[in-house]
Amino acid sequence: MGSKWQVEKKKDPYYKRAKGEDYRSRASFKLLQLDKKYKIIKKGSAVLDLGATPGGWSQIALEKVGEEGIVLGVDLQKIKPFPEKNFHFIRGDFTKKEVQEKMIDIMDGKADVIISDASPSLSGIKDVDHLRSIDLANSVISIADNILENNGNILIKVFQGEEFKNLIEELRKKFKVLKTTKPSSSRKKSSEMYVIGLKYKR
Ligand SMILES: C[S@@+](CC[C@H](N)C(=O)[O-])C[C@H]1O[C@@H](n2cnc3c(N)ncnc32)[C@H](O)[C@@H]1O
Repeated sequence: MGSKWQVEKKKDPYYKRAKGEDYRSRASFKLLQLDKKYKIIKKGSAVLDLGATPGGWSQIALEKVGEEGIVLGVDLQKIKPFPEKNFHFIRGDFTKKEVQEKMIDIMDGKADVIISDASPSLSGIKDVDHLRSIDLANSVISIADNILENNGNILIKVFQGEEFKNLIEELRKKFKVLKTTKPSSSRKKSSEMYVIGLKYKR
């Protein structure tokens, strides 16, 4: 008999589908659902995937951008290599300046899309985890301010809490269109929300 989490995981339809359809994680379906609705990633785009491991979002991004685009994944943990030559990976902390410099170098200073499914290390205390998630989101925004192209798009996962509203207000000033949503593939009991900014105003 496995743990409660393992039992739940086996019953989860998205976990089963991810295995059956050869996706690296059930998170792939979240990006598929969000991209279908908001058209975040276009063919030929340069995509920066922050918090990329095990690679479910990068896998979808690679499908969307095709051979003319590039995808750069960044994560603290290593990732199983992709066969695609237009996939790059940095193992490191994207909040750190030296990692950001490497990102700029690989992306030639510009990204059309930034996606971040980064989760902080969880303390189990809701408010603390929320604030850690907000800190990560603020780092993503400052990276966007450096390299996101005019009219570029952003997708950030954030754990809800007191500071969520301020984050949204900040983003609303920077993007022509701002949406918050929770795709059906996101577990109901999770406090995660997805923030989509379309058409960055550089
Ligand atoms: C939920 S997982 C991402 C799943 C991924 N989107 C997928 O589809 O496979 C969150 C990831 O964020 C990474 N992460 C959290 N903080 C980070 C940081 N400061 N720099 C780089 N990666 C970070 C974690 O190591 C973890 O692998």
